[in-house]
Amino acid sequence: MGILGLPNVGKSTFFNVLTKSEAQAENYPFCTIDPNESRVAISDDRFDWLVTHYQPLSKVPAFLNVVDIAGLVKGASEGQGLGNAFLSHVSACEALFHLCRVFEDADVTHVEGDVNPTRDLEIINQELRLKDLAYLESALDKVEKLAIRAGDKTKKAELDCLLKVKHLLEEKKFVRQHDWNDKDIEILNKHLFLTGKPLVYLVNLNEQDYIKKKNKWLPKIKAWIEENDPGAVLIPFSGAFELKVIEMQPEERENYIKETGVPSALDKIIKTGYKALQLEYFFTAGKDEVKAWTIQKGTKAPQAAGRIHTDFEKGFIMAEVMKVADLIEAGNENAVKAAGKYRQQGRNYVVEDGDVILFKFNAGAGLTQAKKK
Ligand SMILES: Nc1ncnc2c1ncn2[C@@H]1O[C@H](COP(=O)(O)OP(=O)(O)OP(=O)(O)O)[C@@H](O)[C@H]1O
Ligand SMILES: [Mg+2]
Repeated sequence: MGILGLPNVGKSTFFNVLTKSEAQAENYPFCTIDPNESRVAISDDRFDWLVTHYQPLSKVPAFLNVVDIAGLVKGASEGQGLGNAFLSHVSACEALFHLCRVFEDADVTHVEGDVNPTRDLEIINQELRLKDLAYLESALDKVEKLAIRAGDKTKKAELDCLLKVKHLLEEKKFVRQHDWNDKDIEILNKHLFLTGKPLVYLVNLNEQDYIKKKNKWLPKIKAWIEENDPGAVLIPFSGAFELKVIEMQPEERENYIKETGVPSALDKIIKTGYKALQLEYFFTAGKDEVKAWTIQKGTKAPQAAGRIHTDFEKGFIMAEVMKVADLIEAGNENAVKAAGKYRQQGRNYVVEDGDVILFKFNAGAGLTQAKKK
């Protein structure tokens, strides 16, 4: 997920607290991919339970990759600021955190002169929309040539779909707002519309307002989202609060959180981002390793097995599945089996979030194929 917003709204602060919280929580390898990209572990009580239960040699949770992007300014779609380079960074992300600034601080310059988050939301969204419209113009031109002039009938559906996109954007809507059918989605996936990406709004408050959960802008931002991006998720947080607690010793942090009665928002933000991407995970668990494997929602058992190894998918026989909740409730695998809740599933089984899976596969299939080659 990329972090999107105007300059000086707190994007890097947010990125840095995520990275620091990560570095503190667990020493997982490869967390910092480069100075602007981090892998953030997704905290999960069920994963922690598995680790305590199996005492594995290695433990690998699910991760969300987060990218800090330079601030976008008005006119970026026409090359202002970092302009097109910036927008290509946005384009490379699968989903976005759109961060807007509510905190006041005369020492932190606001590019637009004053704090006004709904105006800022408009600016950023307008740039994304303009960029999509510019892209659309050239895409439409190509498809139109093929569909109409060259008479390529297979391009008709694509042309119709792109015309629908044009209509949406001209109505000041976003590509993600339309209820697309599967065929359209397949077409849209070939194009990289910025306003088609899942997006979560983050509102950066000063510390006091975050603790009190009150600020005059909050209802206005909510109303803006309801009107312009209905159904989108908004999460208030405070870069200053997060920065303060991350620098405390664990005991001091616990006391401070108890005292203010407000927890860090990072956990919720990360989980919401993961969900926005339509991702979920299943577990493999044993003495060697407890690991969370990220899959797209709706993935079937053989393809889930393929996440572990291509041979698992090629030689897939079946999946032995128990629900992690059942395992936690029963206490151990044998008790789950005794309760009749350890199930054998075939290739049409759709894996669910929190499944603990043991794949059975035919190693020979992979080997014979390799030999034939
Ligand atoms: N909630 C907050 N309350 C007060 N100050 C904050 C808050 N969040 C961030 N700041 C301060 O705002 C300044 C700008 O933050 P930051 O560098 O994270 O912005 P940015 O969005 O990454 O900017 P750029 O687009 O230029 O990279 C920093 O001095 C930071 O400490
Ligand atoms: Mg920055």
